Amino acid sequence: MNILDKIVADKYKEVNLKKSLIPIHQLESSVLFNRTTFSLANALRNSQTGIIAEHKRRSPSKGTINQDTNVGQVARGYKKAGVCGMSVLTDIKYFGGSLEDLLLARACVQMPLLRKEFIIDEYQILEAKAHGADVILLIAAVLSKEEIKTFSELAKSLGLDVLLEVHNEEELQKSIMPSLDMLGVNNRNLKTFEVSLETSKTLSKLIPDDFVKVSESGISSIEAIQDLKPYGYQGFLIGENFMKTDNPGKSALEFIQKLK
Ligand SMILES: O=C(O)c1ccccc1NCC(=O)[C@H](O)[C@H](O)COP(=O)(O)O
Repeated sequence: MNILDKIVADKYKEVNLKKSLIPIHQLESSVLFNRTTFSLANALRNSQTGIIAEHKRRSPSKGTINQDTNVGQVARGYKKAGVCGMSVLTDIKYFGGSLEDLLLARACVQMPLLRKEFIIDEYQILEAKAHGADVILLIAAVLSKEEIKTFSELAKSLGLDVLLEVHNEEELQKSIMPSLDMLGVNNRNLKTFEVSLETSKTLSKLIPDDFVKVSESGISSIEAIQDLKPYGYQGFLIGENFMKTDNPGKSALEFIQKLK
């Protein structure tokens, strides 16, 4: 069983419990459910830098990264730095995140917010909208083609952007469909935790131009971004590199200034 299998097994239990505690009509009647959303895909298309900055307290590969964060401060810092959007991890057990983090970020900034979660049920998409997300992540490794279609179509009907994440060619081939906005290539091998930007480079030519290409994980230098741009990447998801510092917003600002 790899780490993704473990996370997903726990996620089924968590979602079933939540469904029994908070009914769908409650999510749908929340104030945040009925609002206009921000498009991350459009922000990336119109950006020269393409940074999506993540709020990440800990991870299976790195352990604790930054346990003392104030998500509101981080969100404001990222916004001030000029990022295109913010990714907020909402998984508690493996990443130390929560839906409250998403709510707090939403209360503090007007910019695209990605709910970074292991989505295995439509319920989590409604939950994302009700807690302030503008974008959802779908991970091809844990979903069938039919699930990707149903989930992405539901998200689009709610005005949410969809970022579909792949790790290899097989996942990519089964996933390409019009209800996606962005295709993300994760550079982290979830069996070994090794990170290689070669994954993004290799898969880039298989991604049709209709989708915004996003490179995810293990990006920590300006050179990495300059290296990836010629392959058509317009989005760069960065977590640890900013979150390991005392001031993630300042760190993102310095990074973006160097990119310009
Ligand atoms: O980060 C992990 O260890 C991890 C393990 C298992 C599943 C997902 C994982 N990370 C989620 C992400 O996609 C990253 O947080 C994101 O791409 C940012 O990566 P990084 O810049 O390397 O922190």
